[in-house]
This record gives sequence, C-alpha cells and structure tokens, in this order.
Amino acid sequence: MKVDYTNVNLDKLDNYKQKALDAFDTLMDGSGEGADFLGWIDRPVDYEKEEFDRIKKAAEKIQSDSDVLVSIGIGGSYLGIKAIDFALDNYFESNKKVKLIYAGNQISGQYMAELLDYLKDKDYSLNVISKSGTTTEPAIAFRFLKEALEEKYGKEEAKDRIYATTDRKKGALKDLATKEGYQTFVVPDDIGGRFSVISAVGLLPLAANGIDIDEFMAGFKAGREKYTKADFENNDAIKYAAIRNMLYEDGKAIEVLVNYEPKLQYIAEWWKQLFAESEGKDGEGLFPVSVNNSTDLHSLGQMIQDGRRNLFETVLEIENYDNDIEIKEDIDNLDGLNYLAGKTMNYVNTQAMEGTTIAHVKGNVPNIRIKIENVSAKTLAELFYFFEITVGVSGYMMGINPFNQPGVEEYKAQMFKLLGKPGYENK
Ligand SMILES: O=P(O)(O)OC[C@H]1O[C@H](O)[C@H](O)[C@@H](O)[C@@H]1O
Repeated sequence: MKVDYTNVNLDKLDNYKQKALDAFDTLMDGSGEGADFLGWIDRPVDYEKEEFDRIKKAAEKIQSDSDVLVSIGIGGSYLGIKAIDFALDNYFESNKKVKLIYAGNQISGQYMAELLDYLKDKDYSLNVISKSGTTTEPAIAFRFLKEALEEKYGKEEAKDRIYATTDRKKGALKDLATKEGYQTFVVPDDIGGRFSVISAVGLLPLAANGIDIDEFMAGFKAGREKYTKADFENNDAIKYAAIRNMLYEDGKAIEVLVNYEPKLQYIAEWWKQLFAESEGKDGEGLFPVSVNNSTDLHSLGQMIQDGRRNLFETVLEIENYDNDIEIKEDIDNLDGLNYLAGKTMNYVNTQAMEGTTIAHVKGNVPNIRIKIENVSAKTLAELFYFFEITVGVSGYMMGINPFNQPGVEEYKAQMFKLLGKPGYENK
C-alpha cells in the first residue's frame, strides 16, 4: 500500500507534524481518552488461538450443512463483513462456499418478510452478532429468524445452527445464548464495534463464506508492522491524519472517499462508520462521504467539481485487477470508439481516474491517493488497519475521544419513547 500526496498543497504541513506525532504517542501509550478500547492495536499478533481454531471448525460445519449463513448485525457488527464479502465475491454468480445474507442491519418489515420467504427452501444457519447484545435491529431480526429456523429444523437441530457472537459475560444475547445452548464467540471488551472486524465478529462469517482468515489476519499484521512506528515521513497513517487535520482547519470539512471499482463500495460504508462515529463529536469532525465512480461522476461529480469548495478527496486506486477485457477494433466504427481499440476497459477506467483527478485538483479539490496492490483479504485488512490508526491519531489531534459514540444513543431514546419501551417515558 502506498499513499500519494502530490495533489495536496503541503506548505502548512510542518505546523501539524508535532501535533500528529504527539497524538500518535497518546494513542500508542494508551494515555488518551477512550484508551480502554485499544485492543485492536495488538490484536493482529495477540489473539486467542483456541477461539480462532473454533471459528475455523464452526465455519467448516456451516459449509457442510448450509447454503446460506444469515449474518445478523448492524454497524460494526455488519459493515466490515459486508465490505470484505462484497469486495471478494464475483459480481454475478457467487463463487463462495456459503452465501452470506444480511439481516438486522435495518428495520424493514418488507425486507424481513422477503427474507423469510427466500429462506424457506434453503439450508441455512444463523450468526447473530452484537457486541452489546441489546441492539434493537439485530434483536428483532433474530427473533423472527430463530423462530423460522426452529420451525424448519426442530429446536434441537436449530440450536446447532445458531452461532452467537457477543460480549464474553453480559448482555441479553449472551444470556439467551447460554440459556439456549448456542455456541458463542467473543467480541472483546477492549475492541469497539467499528474496530471489531478483526475479532470473531468478522472472522466467523468470513471464514464460513470461504475467505482465508489466516490471510486476513496476515493483512492486519502487515498493517501493524507499518503503521505503529513513530516516524512521520514513513508512517502514512500519521501523515494522512496530519493532512486531514490541515485540510479540515483550512475549511475542507468534508472528506470524500472515492473508488473506481464498485467492489469497493462497502469498504467505503465501513470507512464512513469508522470516521463518523470516531470523529463526529463536540461539534468537530470531518464529514465522511463516498462516491462510486465513474457512476457518480454523472451525479455528484458536478458538485465536487463546481459546488462549495469545502471538500477534499481520498481516492482508492487498485494497482492490479484479477480480470480485465480488451476493446476490439470494429470495422464500421459507428460508435466512434475505434480510438480505444487494443486498450483494456481497466485502462480506460484508470484514465477516467487520472482525468478526474486533474479536473478536481484544478477545481480546488485536494486529492490524496491510496494505492492498494490488489483486492484481496490481505490488502483490505492492511487498509482497514491503516484507517484505524489514522482515525485514532486524527481524533486525538481534534481533541476528541475517538473511541466512544455517545451521540448514537439520542435517536434511540426518542424511538423507544415512541414505541412505549418502559423507562423511556420522560425522554
Ligand atoms: O454490536 P452492537 O452492540 O449490536 O452494536 C452495533 C452498532 O450499534 C451502535 O449503535 C453503535 O453506534 C455502533 O458503534 C455499533 O457498531
């Protein structure tokens, strides 16, 4: 992975260097706010091997008796799984051992009714994932899916098709799992939801899906080797955090994560939760948004080129693709495309990226480029780790606690009041 800053004016960067290094030290020595949630930093080399093996065994069982695994969760208990699953699967015909279907990531009755119908003639298992064990969306979804599963297989077999990933000791889901006798996996106390894809949260469904979780862990490990060194020039996570803060203080309040490969669409969704929940507090924070190009060049592109000059872009570039296709000469050339003959589609896509970068930079949109070698479990895990260190450093530079998310509770209180949940009458 390489980060390229040539399209950002770095004249003022020196003013941010020391602050970034100090924030990095605060992160690494655990002296900042939220330091109880830094378990993800050493997790790539410090995890329970026993549970890791149990995850592999459970994945094998799921592969042997299920076509579908319903992964039930929201936020950090959903986005990282979906991001990797979507990035590594074939667009049309799934090439995975077990198809992952998601539930509990919204509260749509329409979705649940269609899902229950879809599952009727499938062999399936459930992985219910909730760090707190009390989140409403997955809890409602699990109630429906558990009932359907028990109806299909009987209570005894259903019990062996349910895997619960939650807190080691407490929470409604932990209690339910203990009572019903489900196999459980742990979301560690010191890893917040949006950092938890490295734990059983991500590992079990991804392993069931057929993804090599040793490779996935190797990517996190590679990230840890690169991005935990206190070296401003050679640690891009520190430098990127400094540049984001520099741009932020210069009035660039929005960061747009850009891809030119639709497979990365959900990587951006994962990234949005990471940055929004980490930075968005006390009236601070860069607003994270994403675009999928070239699709969005035909919609949001106008705004980026020519709207209010309050944004910068971070472009994800893929250096090597598994697949590409060459454009052929056409005798009639009625579409006028013969000038592209002999070129590949990915070559054209790359020129779209380069041309857009030139245009946006001319339009006063600073551009950072993150180059990843390919789309694989290993590279994406390294990318995740890079962003995680960045957000820790960046959050401390902004003077906020990057590891809590108090604001998320507000809507819940009002929703519970409307729903008549006991205890919420006076909110
Ligand atoms: O895993 P859970 O405890 O169910 O939490 C799922 C998600 O919902 C919460 O509202 C938090 O804001 C997120 O950080 C979290 O990832």
